[in-house]
Amino acid sequence: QLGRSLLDLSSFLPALSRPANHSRIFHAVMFDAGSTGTRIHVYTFIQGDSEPLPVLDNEMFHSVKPGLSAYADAPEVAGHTVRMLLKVAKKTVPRVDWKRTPLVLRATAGLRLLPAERAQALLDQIQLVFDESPFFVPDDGVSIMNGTDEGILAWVSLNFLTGHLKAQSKKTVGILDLGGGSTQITFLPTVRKTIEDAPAADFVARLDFLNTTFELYSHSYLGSGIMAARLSTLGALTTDESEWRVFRSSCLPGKFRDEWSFGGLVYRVSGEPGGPEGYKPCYQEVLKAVKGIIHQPYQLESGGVFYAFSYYYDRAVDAGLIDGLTGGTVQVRDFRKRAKEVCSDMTKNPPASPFLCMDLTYITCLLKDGFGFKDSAALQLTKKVNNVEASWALGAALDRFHELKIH
Ligand SMILES: Nc1ccn([C@@H]2O[C@H](COP(=O)(O)OP(=O)(O)O)[C@@H](O)[C@H]2O)c(=O)n1
Repeated sequence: QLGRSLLDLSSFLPALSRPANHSRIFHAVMFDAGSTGTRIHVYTFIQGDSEPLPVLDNEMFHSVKPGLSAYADAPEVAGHTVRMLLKVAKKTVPRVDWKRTPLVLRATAGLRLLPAERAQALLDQIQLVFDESPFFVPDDGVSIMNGTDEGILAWVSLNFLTGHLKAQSKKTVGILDLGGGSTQITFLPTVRKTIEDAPAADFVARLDFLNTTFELYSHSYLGSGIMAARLSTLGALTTDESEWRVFRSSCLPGKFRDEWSFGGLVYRVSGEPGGPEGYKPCYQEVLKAVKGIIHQPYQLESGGVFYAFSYYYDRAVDAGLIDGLTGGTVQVRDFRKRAKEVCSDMTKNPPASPFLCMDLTYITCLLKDGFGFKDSAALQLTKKVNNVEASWALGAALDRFHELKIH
């Protein structure tokens, strides 16, 4: 399988991009249409003759906010967003290579949460923009990715970037991805019971890659991303009263009152004036978004560490737990301690964002009561590895050339 796809690839690439040593340069353009933003990744790979995996030479990355679902009522604007981002691809990929450079867009939780016909209208618009571009658009170029693939491909990305996919590497790393709409956990269990104990559907996936089959524990929880969790905490996830109601929470500063939007809807939110405020009542509120929803793996062990990115990273930066440029290791208890501090006197000591108490409490609750991490569990908070974004997008690009089989 692998041999064939490499062969296909080499016959696909003209002599022009073959330097003297016969390594081949190729590009892939991957769009990540997330619930809170749209991002373009332009990868440049170098494929050596004797190595099964290419080397990632460079990534160009650009992102815009909000996500495409904010344009559900105006799909042409979504198309325009993508057209603007495509300029990055045109600047990065040499003109002679445009025609054979694949252009792919995968949408995640934002579009999964929209009614199917509204999501399709957005995808149709993007398909039009892709079709008029000078790049190579594969048949399945524009689609909503399923949650399992999202988790697995992020696992492939992080293990590729950290050098754990090489044949001699016995260890792998687990991943924790916290998006706006969904959250993913994926790791290679070392104990058989973790696979046996997992719920029957959608928690175990097999990945065939480089002559190895990895049996992974992996799940994507739709509606458990940080923004969707804000909605459940506020009691605003399943209501049609969102137009006029004010949603209150003890996780927000007592006197705070504002409008907040997610997925194209606007919500009026406020603290509990004169009511309970702080970590304890807040924890009880966010627990509603976790209890009975998140499955605890039998053993949270991947033989290595867990890499945590996306909103885990952003909120750790906001909380002052890590440096925004370098990231670092944080224990679950650090999130809890900071959540307590931020929530304790929001009125006297207002946090930079009114949602910081809620978000940090949710992250603590998700890690502890949700996945069952110990207080002492250490997470490797990462935004980039060797200057490349920690995201499923790289795994999705590798998938195009190596036909990773996920089943
Ligand atoms: N390449 C990327 C993609 C997302 N992110 C972060 O991931 C979070 C949002 O995830 P998302 O909007 O894709 O959410 P979902 O639609 O996947 O639930 C934000 O914190 C982004 O800044 C990132 O840092 N780098």
